[in-house]
Amino acid sequence: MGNPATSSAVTESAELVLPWLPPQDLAAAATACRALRASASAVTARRAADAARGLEPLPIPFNNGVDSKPYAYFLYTPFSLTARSSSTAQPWGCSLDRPPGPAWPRPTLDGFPSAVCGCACSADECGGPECACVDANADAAGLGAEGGMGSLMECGGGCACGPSCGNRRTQRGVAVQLRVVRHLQKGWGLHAAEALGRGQFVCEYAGEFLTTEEARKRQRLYDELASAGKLSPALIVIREHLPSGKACLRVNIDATKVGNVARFINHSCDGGNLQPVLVRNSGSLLPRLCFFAARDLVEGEELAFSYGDARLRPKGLPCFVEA
Ligand SMILES: C[S@@+](CC[C@H](N)C(=O)[O-])C[C@H]1O[C@@H](n2cnc3c(N)ncnc32)[C@H](O)[C@@H]1O
Repeated sequence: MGNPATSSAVTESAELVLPWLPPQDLAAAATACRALRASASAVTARRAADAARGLEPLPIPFNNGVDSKPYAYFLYTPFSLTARSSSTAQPWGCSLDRPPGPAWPRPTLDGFPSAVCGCACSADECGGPECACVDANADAAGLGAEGGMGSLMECGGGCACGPSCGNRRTQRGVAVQLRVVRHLQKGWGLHAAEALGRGQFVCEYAGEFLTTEEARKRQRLYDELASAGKLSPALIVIREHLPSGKACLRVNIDATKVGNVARFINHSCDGGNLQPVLVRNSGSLLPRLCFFAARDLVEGEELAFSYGDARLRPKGLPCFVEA
């Protein structure tokens, strides 16, 4: 394509279209002409620079010193959605400036207006003795019992306080520096890109909320694809137990196709360095799974937790613990 005017028209259109394409189609488009090849490689570079595609407060880059994969492809959501409300396409790698972080307020998923339920504190009063949204059972770090799943209560959509409230520390997106690093045997993994203090909030496990029937159906398919090495499934099942030990609530979150950076957290056989915590917003029925630093972490450390009986790693696959 010799004509500079034609070439610039192709580049302009490419800027609009290419960010919508999945990797295979992007690669195919790149073979069409030189202008498209240049635009496609710019899209690839921008994708590799931010797994969160501008939807978190800080970019989360991919880092691959192992093979030629520049990034992992999935649709990004900073918070969980019902499967019905999640989209099937999303642009990624546009040349426009990043939009601001997650939208406020976050959607309520329970189907009921939560305006009747919540505290009446102003933002700087929340968390005090008068606040109805304080979890009296959380320990000093707010993480609950060591070793198991912690629990925490935060202000919700019906509370009078706003986004800056101190009792919403898991609701402002991923505010610590992270990167997604390629490993030889485990695929991608999530790493701290700065030192983190014990108890610091890292990220929520966001994805599609599924019914148990849909989760079982997808799990069967994922197990098959994973056994053939064609997929890294990220469907997690959380069971909230009564003190009697009987399961009382099952929450299925699938981050395989629509999710956030937590989908890159690998399994650790020794418990890992992340503390999983079930966070419930005032007035909200469904808990959210959030991860906090279980101890002080150094820059570069891989973040991991024990999948336990969560069916994230299909049976029969080996567990690697390389750094
Ligand atoms: C939630 S994903 C984690 C991110 C994944 N490594 C990737 O590349 O997208 C879970 C999958 O990662 C792999 N995985 C996680 N922890 C592992 C480990 N310790 N050893 C081997 N594979 C692991 C398994 O394929 C598992 O199904």
